[in-house]
Amino acid sequence: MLQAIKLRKEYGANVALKGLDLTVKAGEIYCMLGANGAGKTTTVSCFLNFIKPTSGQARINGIDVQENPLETKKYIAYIPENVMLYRNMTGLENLRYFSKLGGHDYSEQEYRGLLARCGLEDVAAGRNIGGYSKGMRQKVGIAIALAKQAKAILLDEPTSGLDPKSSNEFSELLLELKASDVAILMVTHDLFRAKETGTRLGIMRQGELVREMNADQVTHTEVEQIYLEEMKY
Ligand SMILES: Nc1ncnc2c1ncn2[C@@H]1O[C@H](COP(=O)(O)OP(=O)(O)OP(=O)(O)O)[C@@H](O)[C@H]1O
Repeated sequence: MLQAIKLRKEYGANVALKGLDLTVKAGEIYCMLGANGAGKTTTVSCFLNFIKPTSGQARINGIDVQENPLETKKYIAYIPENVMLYRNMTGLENLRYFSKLGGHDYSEQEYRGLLARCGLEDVAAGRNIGGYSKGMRQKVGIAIALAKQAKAILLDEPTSGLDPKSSNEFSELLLELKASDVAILMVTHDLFRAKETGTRLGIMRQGELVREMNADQVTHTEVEQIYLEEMKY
């Protein structure tokens, strides 16, 4: 479970987060929407311990990230817009390397199985990352999260720049993770995908969560209308 409690981040006079309260339960895909500069990446960065909040807490599985950064790192996986992998290593080698780094090791067959589960063709798994498309790198990123047996996954605009088919495949993968009781927080500008894949949607504006809704209780058109309505202020 991911939990932000009165999370606040100030950059001098600029307040990026104004006391955010947010909960993402296991088996939930929470899609965080909002204009540029609304505080979405700041939120994710607090959970990852990339930045220190001015006040408040970011908790993973009930544990404070600031107080126990090493412990909380064990439970989370992070998928940024561009998954960083070693270009001169194959997909399989990257997966093995990052899994071991996270304290897990598997047989070659199991690694191949994980990549296949994430939709990466076996022949591609043996090729260097340097020749991979963005979508293929995202698949390896998810495989790394699976191998780590992450309890929570943070994603920052993971589908930006993916073609519609790859984006759809990526959403299918997230739904699979959701089914295995992972708590997922995804920052996205893609309202359509958010409604398709998310269980809950939250709209951020100027450091505040101004609206939350259950994805199954709104239509695509309503999501867009509500979003645009909130952006007027
Ligand atoms: N290192 C920094 N120093 C100063 N201000 C910062 C820093 N990082 C972020 N900010 C400010 O904090 C606010 C929130 O930024 P953040 O990156 O969280 O927004 P975002 O919602 O993720 O936007 P985007 O959709 O563009 O990624 C912005 O006003 C931004 O300028």
